Amino acid sequence: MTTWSAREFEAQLRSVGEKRYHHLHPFNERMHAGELSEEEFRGWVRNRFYYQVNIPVKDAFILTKLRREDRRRWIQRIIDHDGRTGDEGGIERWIRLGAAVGLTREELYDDDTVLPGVRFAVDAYVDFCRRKPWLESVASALTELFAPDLLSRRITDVRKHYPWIAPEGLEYFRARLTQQPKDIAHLLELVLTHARSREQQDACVRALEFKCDVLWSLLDAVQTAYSKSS
Ligand SMILES: O=C(O)c1cc(C(=O)O)c2c(n1)C(=O)C(=O)c1cc(C(=O)O)[nH]c1-2
Repeated sequence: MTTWSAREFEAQLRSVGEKRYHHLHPFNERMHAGELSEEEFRGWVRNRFYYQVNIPVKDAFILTKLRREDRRRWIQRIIDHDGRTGDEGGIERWIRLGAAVGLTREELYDDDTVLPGVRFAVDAYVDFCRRKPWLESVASALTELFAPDLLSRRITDVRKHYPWIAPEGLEYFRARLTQQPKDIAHLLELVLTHARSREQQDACVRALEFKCDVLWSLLDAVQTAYSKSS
């Protein structure tokens, strides 16, 4: 097996997203077409909250494996979600999305209402980042390469089709659009420069496929539980 050039490797990674990222999931397609009921939308916001609160947890596991220069950059991801004095952070912004769809903070934090499939998928992601070598745990975040297009469309289409959701509720997604470019640049720099053998490159592709499966399974669980006609 020959090692891919950086350009070829990046093309391979991008082709995983084109085929397997959750923008293709029927639940997302229905969200963008304006077909979700209020109950389905609320179910998605509630269950995605479990993913949101676990992102800084998996990033903390990754942090323990990085060299100091990279830790200094990676730590910003935790701050982006947890916040600190003067910046409420992404989890609080997601709680405001919850309020905009009619969910209280207590309801979002109520562990009993996380769907089993969502818990299983998110816990698997956290465990992957705890167990795997740093390169693979970092590579599993590469789904972020495909997120900006989806987030831009989500902001436009949710405003268009779901007027009952107050626009302030979408601030989480707007903030991600400004935070994500630095995450993506760091991710690509780490993965493209450190996966030097074809075995390492293949392991990164598999990590990205695994992460696509996590996001896909989350939506499968939400769709099954809340969509009456699915
Ligand atoms: O709403 C989405 O479609 C979406 C997808 C992803 C992703 O692709 O993993 C992330 C996010 N949002 C997000 O908001 C976020 O903070 C985030 C962090 C990560 C990660 O794996 O480190 N993915 C994502």
